Amino acid sequence: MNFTSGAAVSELLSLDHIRNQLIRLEDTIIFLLIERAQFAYNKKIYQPGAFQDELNFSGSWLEWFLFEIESFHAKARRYTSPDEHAFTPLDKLPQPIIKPQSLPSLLHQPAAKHPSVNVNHRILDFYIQQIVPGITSTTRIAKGKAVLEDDGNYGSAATRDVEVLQALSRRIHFGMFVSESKFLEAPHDFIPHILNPNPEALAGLITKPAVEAKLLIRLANKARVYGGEMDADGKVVEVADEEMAARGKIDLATIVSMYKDWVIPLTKDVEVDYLLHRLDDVPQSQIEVWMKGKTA
Ligand SMILES: C=C(O[C@@H]1C=C(C(=O)O)C=C[C@H]1O)C(=O)O
Repeated sequence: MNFTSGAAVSELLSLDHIRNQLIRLEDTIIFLLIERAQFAYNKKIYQPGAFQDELNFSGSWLEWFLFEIESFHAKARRYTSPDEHAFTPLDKLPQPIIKPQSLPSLLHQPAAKHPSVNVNHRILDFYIQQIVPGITSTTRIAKGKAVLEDDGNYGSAATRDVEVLQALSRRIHFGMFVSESKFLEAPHDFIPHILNPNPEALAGLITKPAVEAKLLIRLANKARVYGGEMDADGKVVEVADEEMAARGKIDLATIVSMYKDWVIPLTKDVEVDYLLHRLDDVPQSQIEVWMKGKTA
């Protein structure tokens, strides 16, 4: 997110505006998961070396897809933007073939670019270990028989995986904008726990249980509606949640637990890690101004 939208910084960094973008990303992620769920688990594409002979690449089929796609995006300067994070280590990607955009970022660059803020390796792990098996699970019994474990659609499945991973990465790293917004709203609350690093105290300041609770209810309702079926006449086909999973469109439990157990906790880790580096390269004079602004 940068100044191209022309909106004022105060609007772009308002918590409501940022939260609305997070809500919008729920739709994107649910629909992309529905697309991935149309293919079998295809476990082989996540196994490092399973295509060693064909690819001459030591990683997995999916990691090869990520490398090739992110190499193209890197040439188009995608990763010069502080809010874009690659899954492939940057030193393995080509340099941009056009100059980085000269637009000022809404984020504090030293914090946004700090390696600890990039959690893509953790996103890839939970996605492969927990999410893909969940949404393509053989417990979805379609017409009385276990669904296929491997349908050979390795290219389609990996293409969908990359789309989901990039959407999850964008959503989770949006935590940087949330933190910048919360920090600028009350810098004096955060500064003592940054100068004397206290991740637990920072986590307590950024955590909003009511927002999280509403999100999980909204997410289940969205997944139920988006994963629903209509007959040829456009009439909604009412099915129980369990039946929906069996029909193979999407598994509601997996989507809700993904946010509860992974997306929200990782977003908060990004928020805290960003805050821990929010004062990097900030002059002492500015810190004093922020602390003076403290309400009596
Ligand atoms: C994103 C925010 O920060 C935290 C993370 C949330 C999430 O990942 O959905 C929701 C509320 C907060 O606990 C926020 O305050 O909106």
